[in-house]
Amino acid sequence: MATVASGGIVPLKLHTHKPKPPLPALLSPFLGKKLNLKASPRTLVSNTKALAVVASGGGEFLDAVHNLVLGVGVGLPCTVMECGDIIYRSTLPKPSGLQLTVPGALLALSTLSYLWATPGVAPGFFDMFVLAFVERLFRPSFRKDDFVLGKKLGEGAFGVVYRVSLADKPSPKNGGDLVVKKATEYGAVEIWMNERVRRACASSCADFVHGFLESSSKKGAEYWLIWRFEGEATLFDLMQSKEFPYNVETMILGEVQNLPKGLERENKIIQTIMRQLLFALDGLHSTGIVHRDIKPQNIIFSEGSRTFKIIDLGAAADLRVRCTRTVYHEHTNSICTLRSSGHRTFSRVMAGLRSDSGLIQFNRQLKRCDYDLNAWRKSVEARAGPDLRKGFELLDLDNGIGWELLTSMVRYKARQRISAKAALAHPYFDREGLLALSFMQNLRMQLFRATQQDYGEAAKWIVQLMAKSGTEKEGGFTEAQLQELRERQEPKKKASPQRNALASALRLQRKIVRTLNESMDELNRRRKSLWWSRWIPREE
Ligand SMILES: Nc1ncnc2c1ncn2[C@@H]1O[C@H](COP(=O)(O)OP(=O)(O)OP(=O)(O)O)[C@@H](O)[C@H]1O
Repeated sequence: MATVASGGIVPLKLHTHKPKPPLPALLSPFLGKKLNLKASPRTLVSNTKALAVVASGGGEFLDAVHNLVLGVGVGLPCTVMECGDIIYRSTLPKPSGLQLTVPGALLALSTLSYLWATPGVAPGFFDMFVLAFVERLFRPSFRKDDFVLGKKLGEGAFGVVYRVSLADKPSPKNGGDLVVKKATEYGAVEIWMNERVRRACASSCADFVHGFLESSSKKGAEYWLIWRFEGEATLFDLMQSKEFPYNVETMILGEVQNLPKGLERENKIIQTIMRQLLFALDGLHSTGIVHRDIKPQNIIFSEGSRTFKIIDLGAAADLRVRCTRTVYHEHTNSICTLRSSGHRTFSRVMAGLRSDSGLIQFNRQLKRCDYDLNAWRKSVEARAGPDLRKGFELLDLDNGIGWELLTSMVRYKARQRISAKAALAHPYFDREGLLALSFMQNLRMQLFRATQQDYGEAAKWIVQLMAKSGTEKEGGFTEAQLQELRERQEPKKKASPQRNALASALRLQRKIVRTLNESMDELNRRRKSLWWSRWIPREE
């Protein structure tokens, strides 16, 4: 702020709001009091200014009054506050700066941990507004005319997939063949997911090259998605062979193992497939993407990296930005992540479950057993055919370590199901061949078991333990006393007409809320699809 004083212009004032010098310092020239020369340099400056005002004559009296008014705090903010000037800036008292307080630090920490916790809101923003933008600038883009369509590889509900080659001679930079999916309106979401994966965990999925919207007058709008051609076979194709899993052995392990054909060798191959699949899934989950359609048909063997990779992100959901192709219920979301990969493990081990009908039957039986895999096993084991028996034998190797991992993956409640990361750390993957578990591995397994129990199960386990040790002589609880305790804690619920009416009212309320939510989602979908399409490049 510039102020005009007599005879010249006072230097520009900076808006570094500092409180005015105390009132006595301003009054002192008029009251004839001794000036406080030991005051801070800033006060000294103000005093000098005030003295200059007096010296310049009575005509300046008005200015002095003006200063007085400002001194008591009446005036516009920038006038009332002490604004330092460029010349005397160094003489200003040091700014007080930020003060760190314990509640402030806690608040900042919890905000940061919220922003960085999975699915990662803050990294998501950075990815969306910085990385995605920069990537678009530098990555090669393609147009429809750049490709020569080849063999049709597949056709799903949302698109047709072709093997293609580039119209221009492929340069070493372009690599070999590509794969194109011509997709419907939902292709926009699939492009989004593939780009996210390429930036966050490229090795988990097929190598995505480019995606764009192609609007032809004949067919209308079509999304084109391009990947590198990873290989000829999906896991599903490989599983159809009678030779499975031996037909995969050299593909993933590089050589035939020095072991006779049998459970031990098969187990090792299946373990490797599972490890690769969980690794890819963990990559996706860590970046906040849930695939929601993991099945052998969507796992391709990459000949280049000799690993299994995930394809078809058309049904995936991005938890960071709540992006998804279809409206799924939360419940569906939660059960089809690891439970589905658990199912796949199962079908890999159990030949009888590899067909669709086998899997459908298994799902029905499991539902009847309230999604309890142990109960299911009890119900079918006695009359199991040779395939199922072989599967159980395989999972029972090494004290049932495979079965244990499987049961922790196939659980109805999400909170009881282990994550892909935890599954990878399971001792099932952490041993050489079929050697007995080391002391440390045993310890880890105990820890794993303890942490996998949910509180209900843990309480049951403790109660049982107490019952075993409880005798009149030894102390503790006897089984009878514990039964009494249980009954006291869980009074039998009587079904009365009022209770039934209340339950029905609650059910109806939940149904109305659900229907409303679904309708809102449906209404929002169109708006959302417009939002997504803004991110997709259009063919010029
Ligand atoms: N990157 C790739 N490399 C080699 N083959 C691929 C690749 N991507 C897809 N394929 C082949 O194309 C087939 C179909 O692919 P995908 O599952 O993505 O499409 P879809 O099932 O038709 O899609 P949607 O279910 O979304 O309609 C696969 O089974 C696989 O054989």
